[in-house]
Amino acid sequence: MVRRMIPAAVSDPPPSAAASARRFSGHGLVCIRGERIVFANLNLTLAPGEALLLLGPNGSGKSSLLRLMAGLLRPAAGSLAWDDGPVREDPERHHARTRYVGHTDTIKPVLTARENLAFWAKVCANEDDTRATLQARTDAALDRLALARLADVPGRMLSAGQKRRLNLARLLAAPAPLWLMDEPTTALDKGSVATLEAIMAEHRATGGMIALSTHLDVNLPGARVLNLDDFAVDAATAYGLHEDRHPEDLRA
Ligand SMILES: Nc1ncnc2c1ncn2[C@@H]1O[C@H](COP(=O)(O)OP(=O)(O)OP(=O)(O)O)[C@@H](O)[C@H]1O
Repeated sequence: MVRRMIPAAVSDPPPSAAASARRFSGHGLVCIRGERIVFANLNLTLAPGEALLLLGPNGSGKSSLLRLMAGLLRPAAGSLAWDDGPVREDPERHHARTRYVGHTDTIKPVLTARENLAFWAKVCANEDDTRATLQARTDAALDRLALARLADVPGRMLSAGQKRRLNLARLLAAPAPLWLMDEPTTALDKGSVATLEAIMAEHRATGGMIALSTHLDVNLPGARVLNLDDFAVDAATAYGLHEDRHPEDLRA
Protein backbone atom coordinates (compact mmCIF):
# COMPACT_ATOMS: atom_id res chain seq x y z
CA MET A 1 0.00 0.00 0.00
CA VAL A 2 1.46 3.30 -1.03
CA ARG A 3 0.11 6.74 -0.14
CA ARG A 4 3.04 8.64 -1.53
CA MET A 5 1.73 11.72 -3.23
CA ILE A 6 -0.56 13.97 -1.34
CA PRO A 7 -1.25 16.83 -3.71
CA ALA A 8 -1.35 19.71 -1.31
CA ALA A 9 0.48 22.97 -1.77
CA VAL A 10 3.65 23.46 0.20
CA SER A 11 3.43 26.70 2.11
CA ASP A 12 6.08 29.28 1.24
CA PRO A 13 8.97 29.33 3.65
CA PRO A 14 9.20 32.41 5.86
CA PRO A 15 11.21 35.14 4.09
CA SER A 16 14.07 35.07 6.60
CA ALA A 17 14.70 31.35 6.15
CA ALA A 18 14.20 31.47 2.40
CA ALA A 19 16.64 34.34 2.07
CA SER A 20 19.45 32.40 3.70
CA ALA A 21 18.61 29.07 2.06
CA ARG A 22 20.23 27.85 -1.13
CA ARG A 23 19.16 25.75 -4.06
CA PHE A 24 20.82 22.35 -4.48
CA SER A 25 21.13 20.50 -7.77
CA GLY A 26 22.68 17.54 -9.51
CA HIS A 27 23.41 17.36 -13.21
CA GLY A 28 24.22 14.38 -15.47
CA LEU A 29 24.90 12.10 -12.51
CA VAL A 30 26.26 8.64 -13.19
CA CYS A 31 26.68 6.12 -10.37
CA ILE A 32 28.79 2.96 -10.62
CA ARG A 33 28.85 0.39 -7.79
CA GLY A 34 31.20 -2.52 -8.22
CA GLU A 35 31.39 -2.79 -11.99
CA ARG A 36 27.75 -1.99 -12.65
CA ILE A 37 26.26 1.31 -13.76
CA VAL A 38 23.39 1.77 -11.32
CA PHE A 39 21.97 4.91 -12.93
CA ALA A 40 23.01 7.47 -15.52
CA ASN A 41 22.02 10.90 -16.80
CA LEU A 42 20.22 11.76 -13.60
CA ASN A 43 19.32 15.39 -12.94
CA LEU A 44 17.71 16.78 -9.81
CA THR A 45 16.98 20.08 -8.14
CA LEU A 46 15.84 21.03 -4.66
CA ALA A 47 14.80 24.57 -3.84
CA PRO A 48 14.10 25.81 -0.29
CA GLY A 49 10.93 24.15 1.02
CA GLU A 50 10.96 21.34 -1.55
CA ALA A 51 11.05 17.60 -1.11
CA LEU A 52 12.12 14.79 -3.41
CA LEU A 53 10.73 11.31 -3.00
CA LEU A 54 13.10 8.63 -4.31
CA LEU A 55 11.27 5.54 -5.49
CA GLY A 56 12.27 2.34 -7.24
CA PRO A 57 12.69 -1.38 -6.63
CA ASN A 58 15.46 -2.95 -4.53
CA GLY A 59 18.83 -2.25 -6.07
CA SER A 60 17.67 0.61 -8.31
CA GLY A 61 20.03 3.05 -6.59
CA LYS A 62 18.03 5.07 -4.04
CA SER A 63 20.58 4.61 -1.25
CA SER A 64 23.43 5.16 -3.68
CA LEU A 65 21.93 8.45 -4.82
CA LEU A 66 21.46 9.64 -1.23
CA ARG A 67 25.07 8.73 -0.39
CA LEU A 68 26.20 10.52 -3.49
CA MET A 69 24.18 13.62 -2.53
CA ALA A 70 25.71 13.43 0.97
CA GLY A 71 29.23 13.40 -0.47
CA LEU A 72 29.85 9.87 0.83
CA LEU A 73 30.20 8.49 -2.72
CA ARG A 74 31.66 10.23 -5.76
CA PRO A 75 29.68 10.30 -8.99
CA ALA A 76 31.42 8.55 -11.90
CA ALA A 77 30.28 11.51 -13.99
CA GLY A 78 28.19 14.62 -13.50
CA SER A 79 28.24 17.15 -10.71
CA LEU A 80 26.46 18.34 -7.60
CA ALA A 81 26.22 22.01 -6.74
CA TRP A 82 24.69 24.60 -4.48
CA ASP A 83 23.74 27.82 -6.17
CA ASP A 84 26.90 29.41 -4.77
CA GLY A 85 29.27 26.77 -6.12
CA PRO A 86 30.03 23.12 -6.87
CA VAL A 87 30.17 20.67 -3.96
CA ARG A 88 33.61 19.41 -5.00
CA GLU A 89 35.09 22.90 -4.58
CA ASP A 90 34.00 23.17 -0.96
CA PRO A 91 33.13 19.77 0.58
CA GLU A 92 33.25 21.17 4.12
CA ARG A 93 30.59 23.75 3.33
CA HIS A 94 28.49 20.95 1.78
CA HIS A 95 28.81 18.80 4.89
CA ALA A 96 27.80 21.72 7.07
CA ARG A 97 24.61 22.12 5.02
CA THR A 98 23.74 18.41 4.87
CA ARG A 99 22.45 15.80 7.30
CA TYR A 100 22.31 12.17 6.22
CA VAL A 101 20.27 9.54 8.05
CA GLY A 102 21.13 6.17 6.53
CA HIS A 103 20.10 2.57 7.05
CA THR A 104 22.68 1.82 9.69
CA ASP A 105 22.46 3.57 13.00
CA THR A 106 25.37 5.69 14.13
CA ILE A 107 24.70 5.29 17.84
CA LYS A 108 27.59 4.64 20.16
CA PRO A 109 26.50 1.72 22.37
CA VAL A 110 28.23 2.84 25.58
CA LEU A 111 26.95 6.43 25.48
CA THR A 112 23.48 7.28 26.73
CA ALA A 113 20.85 8.63 24.35
CA ARG A 114 21.53 12.17 25.62
CA GLU A 115 25.30 11.77 25.32
CA ASN A 116 24.96 10.44 21.77
CA LEU A 117 22.86 13.41 20.76
CA ALA A 118 25.02 15.95 22.60
CA PHE A 119 28.03 14.54 20.75
CA TRP A 120 26.34 15.15 17.39
CA ALA A 121 25.19 18.62 18.38
CA LYS A 122 28.77 19.50 19.32
CA VAL A 123 30.38 17.96 16.23
CA CYS A 124 28.03 19.91 13.95
CA ALA A 125 27.94 23.15 15.98
CA ASN A 126 28.58 26.57 14.48
CA GLU A 127 31.33 28.56 16.10
CA ASP A 128 28.82 30.97 17.67
CA ASP A 129 26.69 28.20 19.27
CA THR A 130 27.04 28.39 23.06
CA ARG A 131 27.06 25.37 25.35
CA ALA A 132 23.60 26.41 26.58
CA THR A 133 22.29 26.53 22.98
CA LEU A 134 23.60 23.04 22.26
CA GLN A 135 22.12 21.68 25.47
CA ALA A 136 18.75 23.28 24.75
CA ARG A 137 18.76 21.81 21.22
CA THR A 138 19.68 18.38 22.55
CA ASP A 139 16.92 18.43 25.17
CA ALA A 140 14.35 19.71 22.67
CA ALA A 141 15.30 16.99 20.19
CA LEU A 142 14.98 14.29 22.87
CA ASP A 143 11.56 15.66 23.84
CA ARG A 144 10.31 15.89 20.28
CA LEU A 145 11.20 12.30 19.43
CA ALA A 146 9.69 11.09 22.74
CA LEU A 147 13.09 10.04 24.05
CA ALA A 148 13.27 12.17 27.20
CA ARG A 149 12.51 9.27 29.52
CA LEU A 150 15.21 7.22 27.78
CA ALA A 151 17.80 10.02 27.90
CA ASP A 152 20.03 8.19 30.38
CA VAL A 153 19.73 4.75 28.79
CA PRO A 154 22.87 3.49 26.97
CA GLY A 155 22.59 3.18 23.20
CA ARG A 156 23.11 -0.60 23.33
CA MET A 157 19.90 -0.99 25.35
CA LEU A 158 17.61 0.84 22.93
CA SER A 159 15.17 -1.00 20.67
CA ALA A 160 15.39 -0.74 16.88
CA GLY A 161 12.64 1.90 16.76
CA GLN A 162 14.16 3.86 19.65
CA LYS A 163 17.54 3.84 17.88
CA ARG A 164 15.90 5.08 14.72
CA ARG A 165 14.21 7.89 16.68
CA LEU A 166 17.55 8.84 18.20
CA ASN A 167 19.11 8.98 14.75
CA LEU A 168 16.27 11.20 13.56
CA ALA A 169 16.70 13.41 16.63
CA ARG A 170 20.12 14.33 15.23
CA LEU A 171 18.31 16.36 12.57
CA LEU A 172 16.96 18.64 15.29
CA ALA A 173 20.00 18.63 17.58
CA ALA A 174 22.30 19.55 14.70
CA PRO A 175 20.25 21.64 12.24
CA ALA A 176 21.15 21.94 8.54
CA PRO A 177 19.08 22.85 5.46
CA LEU A 178 19.35 19.62 3.44
CA TRP A 179 18.08 16.38 4.98
CA LEU A 180 18.93 13.14 3.17
CA MET A 181 16.91 10.27 4.57
CA ASP A 182 17.17 6.61 3.59
CA GLU A 183 13.94 4.79 4.46
CA PRO A 184 13.53 6.84 7.65
CA THR A 185 10.29 5.16 8.75
CA THR A 186 11.91 1.72 9.10
CA ALA A 187 11.15 0.29 12.57
CA LEU A 188 9.01 3.30 13.58
CA ASP A 189 5.58 2.82 15.14
CA LYS A 190 2.59 4.77 13.77
CA GLY A 191 2.88 7.59 16.28
CA SER A 192 6.57 8.07 15.51
CA VAL A 193 5.86 8.16 11.76
CA ALA A 194 3.32 10.94 12.41
CA THR A 195 5.89 12.84 14.49
CA LEU A 196 8.47 12.47 11.72
CA GLU A 197 5.98 13.74 9.13
CA ALA A 198 5.25 16.79 11.28
CA ILE A 199 8.98 17.48 11.79
CA MET A 200 9.59 17.25 8.03
CA ALA A 201 6.72 19.65 7.31
CA GLU A 202 8.13 22.16 9.81
CA HIS A 203 11.60 21.84 8.29
CA ARG A 204 10.26 22.62 4.81
CA ALA A 205 8.11 25.47 6.09
CA THR A 206 11.28 27.21 7.27
CA GLY A 207 13.10 26.73 3.95
CA GLY A 208 14.57 23.27 4.56
CA MET A 209 14.89 20.65 1.83
CA ILE A 210 14.41 16.88 1.98
CA ALA A 211 15.34 13.94 -0.23
CA LEU A 212 13.84 10.73 1.10
CA SER A 213 13.75 7.12 -0.09
CA THR A 214 10.96 4.80 0.90
CA HIS A 215 9.10 1.62 0.02
CA LEU A 216 6.31 2.58 2.41
CA ASP A 217 3.78 5.20 3.14
CA VAL A 218 5.14 8.67 3.91
CA ASN A 219 3.11 11.84 3.94
CA LEU A 220 5.29 14.38 2.15
CA PRO A 221 2.85 16.91 0.67
CA GLY A 222 3.75 18.27 -2.76
CA ALA A 223 6.94 16.19 -3.02
CA ARG A 224 8.36 15.57 -6.46
CA VAL A 225 8.91 11.93 -7.35
CA LEU A 226 12.19 10.71 -8.77
CA ASN A 227 11.83 7.13 -9.95
CA LEU A 228 15.29 5.60 -10.13
CA ASP A 229 14.08 3.09 -12.72
CA ASP A 230 13.85 5.98 -15.19
CA PHE A 231 17.65 6.34 -15.03
CA ALA A 232 18.62 2.69 -15.30
CA VAL A 233 20.70 1.63 -18.29
CA ASP A 234 20.30 -1.62 -20.20
CA ALA A 235 22.15 -4.63 -18.82
CA ALA A 236 24.79 -4.79 -21.55
CA THR A 237 25.70 -1.15 -21.02
CA ALA A 238 25.47 -1.42 -17.24
CA TYR A 239 28.04 -4.20 -17.02
CA GLY A 240 30.13 -3.40 -20.12
CA LEU A 241 31.14 0.13 -19.25
CA HIS A 242 34.48 -0.76 -17.71
CA GLU A 243 35.67 -2.50 -20.87
CA ASP A 244 35.59 0.14 -23.54
CA ARG A 245 33.48 3.14 -22.52
CA HIS A 246 33.97 6.10 -20.31
CA PRO A 247 31.18 7.24 -17.93
CA GLU A 248 31.09 10.61 -19.69
CA ASP A 249 29.79 8.76 -22.80
CA LEU A 250 26.54 8.18 -20.95
CA ARG A 251 25.77 11.83 -20.58
CA ALA A 252 22.99 13.10 -22.76
N1 LIG B 1 29.08 -1.37 -1.19
C1 LIG B 1 28.69 -1.75 -2.41
N2 LIG B 1 29.58 -2.21 -3.31
C2 LIG B 1 29.20 -2.59 -4.54
N3 LIG B 1 27.94 -2.51 -4.99
C3 LIG B 1 27.02 -2.05 -4.14
C4 LIG B 1 27.34 -1.63 -2.82
N4 LIG B 1 26.20 -1.20 -2.23
C5 LIG B 1 25.23 -1.35 -3.13
N5 LIG B 1 25.71 -1.85 -4.28
C6 LIG B 1 24.95 -2.13 -5.49
O1 LIG B 1 24.45 -0.90 -5.99
C7 LIG B 1 23.15 -1.10 -6.55
C8 LIG B 1 22.20 -0.08 -5.94
O2 LIG B 1 22.06 -0.36 -4.55
P1 LIG B 1 21.26 0.61 -3.60
O3 LIG B 1 21.46 0.12 -2.21
O4 LIG B 1 21.64 2.01 -3.92
O5 LIG B 1 19.76 0.36 -4.09
P2 LIG B 1 18.38 0.76 -3.39
O6 LIG B 1 17.47 1.24 -4.46
O7 LIG B 1 18.64 1.68 -2.26
O8 LIG B 1 17.92 -0.65 -2.84
P3 LIG B 1 16.93 -1.05 -1.63
O9 LIG B 1 15.53 -0.67 -2.06
O10 LIG B 1 17.10 -2.53 -1.54
O11 LIG B 1 17.40 -0.33 -0.38
C9 LIG B 1 22.77 -2.56 -6.30
O12 LIG B 1 23.00 -3.27 -7.50
C10 LIG B 1 23.73 -3.00 -5.23
O13 LIG B 1 24.06 -4.36 -5.38
